[in-house]
Amino acid sequence: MAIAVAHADSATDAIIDVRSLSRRFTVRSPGGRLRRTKKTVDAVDALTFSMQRGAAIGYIGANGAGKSTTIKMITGILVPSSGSVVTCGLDPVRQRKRLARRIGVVFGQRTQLWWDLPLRESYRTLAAIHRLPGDSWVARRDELIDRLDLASFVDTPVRQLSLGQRIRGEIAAALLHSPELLILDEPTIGLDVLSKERLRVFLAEQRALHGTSLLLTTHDMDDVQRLTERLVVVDHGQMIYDGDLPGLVHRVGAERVMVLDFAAPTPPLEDVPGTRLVHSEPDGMRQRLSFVPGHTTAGAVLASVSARGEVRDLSIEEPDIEDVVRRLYLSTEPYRQ
Ligand SMILES: Nc1ncnc2c1ncn2[C@@H]1O[C@H](COP(=O)(O)OP(=O)(O)OP(=O)(O)O)[C@@H](O)[C@H]1O
Repeated sequence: MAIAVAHADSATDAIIDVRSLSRRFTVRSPGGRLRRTKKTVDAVDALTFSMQRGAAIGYIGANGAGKSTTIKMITGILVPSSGSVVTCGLDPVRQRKRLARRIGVVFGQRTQLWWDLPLRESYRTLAAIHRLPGDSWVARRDELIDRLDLASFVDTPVRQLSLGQRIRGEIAAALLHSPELLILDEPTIGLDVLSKERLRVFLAEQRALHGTSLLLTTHDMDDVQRLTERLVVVDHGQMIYDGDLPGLVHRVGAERVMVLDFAAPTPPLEDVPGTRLVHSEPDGMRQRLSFVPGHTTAGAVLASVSARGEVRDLSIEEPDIEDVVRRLYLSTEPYRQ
């Protein structure tokens, strides 16, 4: 059973405080009528983390890692099997209605809008549900229509909107009551590159303007890089990383690549300490060396290279984050039972 207590001390400034949170599902596996067996799945397994007010966290994990289940417990849709969760200082299950007025939630693949109503009507209804006084919310609605570029379809029934239009409409709906905390579950899924980019710009701007805390689950690492400063990575319901992106890159030992342009043909740089030659053009004018930050530094590599030829230009390619997260999963694999 969920233990709902207001956590003291460190939680004072926390907008989300999760302690030893677990959720177990019992699934009946199909078989013959007599052979049907029960299996338990620990969708979330003793998860502990705290999110400070105003922070932005990317909540990452493979399919089935437990992200949506966590969010459902944070928002009060699902009762924990054990442990506790406090969101905006409230017990999400027992105080779900109060909590709904303080958070905004968008599930990319589900809608909170009324299918047959235009967005404008949905917003009017939501303002009534949230009991936003008088016309106080109208300026906010108009700001959202403007910033999310909704004007051309705000009077069209939701069922006629494209996915990108609907998601923008959903995000406006989630922000209409100016929540302290915005929770987005895969908000950019299925959006084209331009729509994704616009949405990221909007979300970053809202955070800067209103100080909204942001919890984001996504498979899109560009979202994480652009919108969050902290990553919580889960695997099989357990936390496997909590920290920033450079820390994660360091932990998995991901490689960076130094691209060097020389002023004159240079022999292949095959023996620079702490590096591996990835590629050299036939004349050696451009060469690519990979190195692991932590084993050596860009400065040390450059010093060694400069002794062998005049470097005209250089750039460093950062590791691909998808690859970094994949490495993290592989590195934790042997420790799971
Ligand atoms: N209602 C349920 N009944 C039984 N099992 C469930 C239920 N909801 C989730 N699960 C199981 O719990 C585990 C975690 O699921 P969850 O949806 O939280 O993962 P996720 O990280 O959000 O995945 P995705 O990225 O695919 O959305 C999975 O093994 C899933 O099958």
